[in-house]
Amino acid sequence: MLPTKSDEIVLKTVGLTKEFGTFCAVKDVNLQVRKGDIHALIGPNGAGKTTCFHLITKFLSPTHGKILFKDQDITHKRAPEVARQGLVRSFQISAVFPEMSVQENVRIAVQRRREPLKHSFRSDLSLSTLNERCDELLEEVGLTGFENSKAGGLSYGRKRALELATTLALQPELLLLDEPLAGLGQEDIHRVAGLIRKAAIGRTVLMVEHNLSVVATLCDRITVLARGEILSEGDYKHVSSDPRVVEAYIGGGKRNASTCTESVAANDNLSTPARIEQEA
Ligand SMILES: Nc1ncnc2c1ncn2[C@@H]1O[C@H](COP(=O)(O)OP(=O)(O)OP(=O)(O)O)[C@@H](O)[C@H]1O
Repeated sequence: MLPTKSDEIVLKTVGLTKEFGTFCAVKDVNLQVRKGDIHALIGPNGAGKTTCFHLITKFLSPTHGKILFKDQDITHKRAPEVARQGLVRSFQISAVFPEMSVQENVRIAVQRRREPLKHSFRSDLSLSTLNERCDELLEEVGLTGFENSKAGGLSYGRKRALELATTLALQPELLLLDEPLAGLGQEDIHRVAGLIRKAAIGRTVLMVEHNLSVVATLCDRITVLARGEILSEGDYKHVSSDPRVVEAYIGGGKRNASTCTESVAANDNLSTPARIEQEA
């Protein structure tokens, strides 16, 4: 028998709202992310996904509303502080130093986690004590054998794997991924999706993703945003058969459930990549 999922909510937003001048990009969003789920935020162009993600990951401040992580109000905390509490956004530490080796990249991330404020320039000898943890992380993301390769010379898919390793080094409880499959070729998409599935074991993942066929197979729960508001929520079967979702994506009016599922699944990458400017 499959283990039943916990109903514990690890991340919650209450009335989350972001206005840019008179324009409301995210409006009264009440999101609940269950512990252990892979949860996707999807929606058509301009739906507010990236703004919502930037609010949760502290790259933007909300105009109204609250963000609760493990029941603690983190609305006004900064990204490094919430990262120490376990809410970690991939790529937030500028994960890949291209001139350094794969192992050096991961070692720096492990060291940051263990000793965030001191010993930034330790000798190679003492740093080598961290190698065991590095090896574990590299194995987890399938990069064993690439330890001495220059990070900048890796393929795009392997760079994503390396970025994931440096993020996992920070021991996230809630891992936040912003379009982790963007720009990848078909083969890498499946490889990186497999890595996300593996990384999600014992963790919670919240991701913004455009690739709906991967979302369909990877995610336990999906929140569909449209015009800054939650339009539909549930598993893929539920949201893809919701006529409002079909309408929002395709503008095609009412369709039956099977047509909707096919239409949505056939329209991977419906939106263009995010283009939000970060707040200072
Ligand atoms: N800094 C900003 N200033 C003004 N408007 C903004 C800003 N950032 C986003 N917006 C607007 O907010 C709305 C939501 O944008 P957002 O990028 O969050 O949507 P999205 O769902 O991620 O879209 P996409 O899939 O196209 O990336 C859009 O209309 C966008 O133009």
